[in-house]
Amino acid sequence: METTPAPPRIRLKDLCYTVDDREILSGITLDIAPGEILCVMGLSGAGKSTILRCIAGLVPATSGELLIDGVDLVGKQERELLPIRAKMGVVFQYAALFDSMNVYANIAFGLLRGPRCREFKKTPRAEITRRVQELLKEVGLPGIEKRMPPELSGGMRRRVGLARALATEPEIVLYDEPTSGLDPVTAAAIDDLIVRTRNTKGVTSVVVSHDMQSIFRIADKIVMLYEGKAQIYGTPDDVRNSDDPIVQQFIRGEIDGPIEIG
Ligand SMILES: Nc1ncnc2c1ncn2[C@@H]1O[C@H](COP(=O)(O)OP(=O)(O)OP(=O)(O)O)[C@@H](O)[C@H]1O
Repeated sequence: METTPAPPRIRLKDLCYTVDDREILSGITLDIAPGEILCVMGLSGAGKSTILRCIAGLVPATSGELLIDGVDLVGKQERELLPIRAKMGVVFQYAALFDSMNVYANIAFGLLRGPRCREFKKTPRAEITRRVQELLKEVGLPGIEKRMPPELSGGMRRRVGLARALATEPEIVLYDEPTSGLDPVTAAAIDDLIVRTRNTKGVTSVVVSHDMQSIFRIADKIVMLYEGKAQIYGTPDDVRNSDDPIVQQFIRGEIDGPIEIG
């Protein structure tokens, strides 16, 4: 008996984003299944952060379709985007923690000021504390509630950023360069957490990354953006075995080849 594949959690169909007649994203089509990890790679300026911001509903795509669980974000008003944003957690580049707030307050912020704040406003303080403790345990940093972000290493900050993004139990987590600037061992620990959130909670992830090792370690699918277009979209093996010289030059990090660096 044939099984019907699950409908995609995220679907981009011919998605375009134009600013002043300049196509920043052009005709992007891809599907992200529930629980899948999609890595977005490409040269600097290729449109990686823009695609992530479109999916987060922070940048309005100009045309095409961008469906989250079947709901099209394109052309939606800010107010209509709120329930869709509530399904998502975002881990920003360099974690973007508030330096003047301790770790507890940074994570609780995700609950009390995030897209589902109305729900959590009624939650007793003891329950919030318990939740923050649990989240810190999940990311391997139990008991650091009172520490201030400037006291933490880069890897710890990223893990606190992930705990904050996971606080509202999002179905989708978007990561903007989660391992940039980290040593290879700490980067591998962050990768492990991304995969673990998929395995234990079924989270669907979109990861923008420059870290080739990390991409091939965690990706179920990869899209390489080149001048705003999807140069290749497929499994890690599809990318490795591609005979496209642009793809090969990029993944090997070679200077010579068809890629023109702007
Ligand atoms: N609102 C905007 N107005 C004008 N240009 C924009 C806007 N948003 C993005 N761009 C341009 O679109 C291009 C893609 O930007 P984006 O930040 O998505 O690239 P990126 O692949 O994430 O790069 P990096 O790896 O350097 O972070 C860049 O040239 C950027 O200047």
